[in-house]
Amino acid sequence: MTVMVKCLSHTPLRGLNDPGVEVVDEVDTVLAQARAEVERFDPELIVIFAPDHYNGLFYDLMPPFVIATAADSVGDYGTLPGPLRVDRDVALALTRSILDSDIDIALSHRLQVDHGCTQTLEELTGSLTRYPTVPVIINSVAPPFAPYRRVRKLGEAVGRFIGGLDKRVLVLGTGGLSHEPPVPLLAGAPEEIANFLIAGRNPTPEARAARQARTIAAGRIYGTPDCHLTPLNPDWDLGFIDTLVEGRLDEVDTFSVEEISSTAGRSTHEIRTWVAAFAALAATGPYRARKDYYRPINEWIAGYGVISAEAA
Ligand SMILES: O=C(O)CCc1cccc(O)c1O
Ligand SMILES: [Fe+2]
Repeated sequence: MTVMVKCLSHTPLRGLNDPGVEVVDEVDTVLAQARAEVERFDPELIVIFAPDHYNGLFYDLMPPFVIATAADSVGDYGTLPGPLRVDRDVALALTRSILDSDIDIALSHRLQVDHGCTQTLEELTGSLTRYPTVPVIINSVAPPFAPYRRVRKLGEAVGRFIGGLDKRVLVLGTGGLSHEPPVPLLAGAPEEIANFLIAGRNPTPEARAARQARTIAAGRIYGTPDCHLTPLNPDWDLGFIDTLVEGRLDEVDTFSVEEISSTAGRSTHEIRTWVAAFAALAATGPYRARKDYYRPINEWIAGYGVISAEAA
């Protein structure tokens, strides 16, 4: 087994509400570099830890963690639509292995996934079908959440499973860092919004367009006094990156969901996918990590970061 880890922010506003051309070029260069590394590594399996944003998972049955044996991209925000190449047998074996290690995880034999899973796959592999993949969805957007220490245990269980495979495995985490796009909360929501959050699968094209327009409108004012959403928090982001890069994963166990929401934004919890990815690598042995890039990008509603790691 050889493991490569890449964790990066996603943002559907990339290409829809861009910052200046120098920043766009900088990120393009970082992503091209990451993609070249993936190409060279030539993974035999991708395990992608990803969030969902009320596209595949709703409050009619909201699981903390889900593995998919088959997945279709909803193609939101112009991302690639259609089926992912999911390795069904590995997904099932991973599910059994996680359950056997006393962690509960839900199983989907037909999961819809959104930009939170597909953007990173596309950016790093050019496609949704290039490499056999297993999506592991970690609830990061629909509170209440499993605690951070539980996410670390999930990652460790995945790492032990990967450690027993005779394969080159690329482990991805996607989302974060600090940010708060205009995603509604169930608590106190008016009936129409509550209905969407509980059972809003397969929205009409009009409903999807309205949602995307709302996100783009927020991107235009994010970080200004006109915007009521929690702003980016570069100090928090850089501290978190250091925690992972310096191998202080145990510190994550005391992370407070409420405190992170209020100081860095409600969607910052997408960093749970990074925690799981690093915990998986750490379960296979000591690691070496590096920060590839960080910049707070208001236009994209993203504390935008890229980090990489491999066995030391
Ligand atoms: O449509 C949504 O639910 C949110 C879209 C969205 C925007 C900025 C950064 C993100 O990570 C993200 O997911
Ligand atoms: Fe997201």
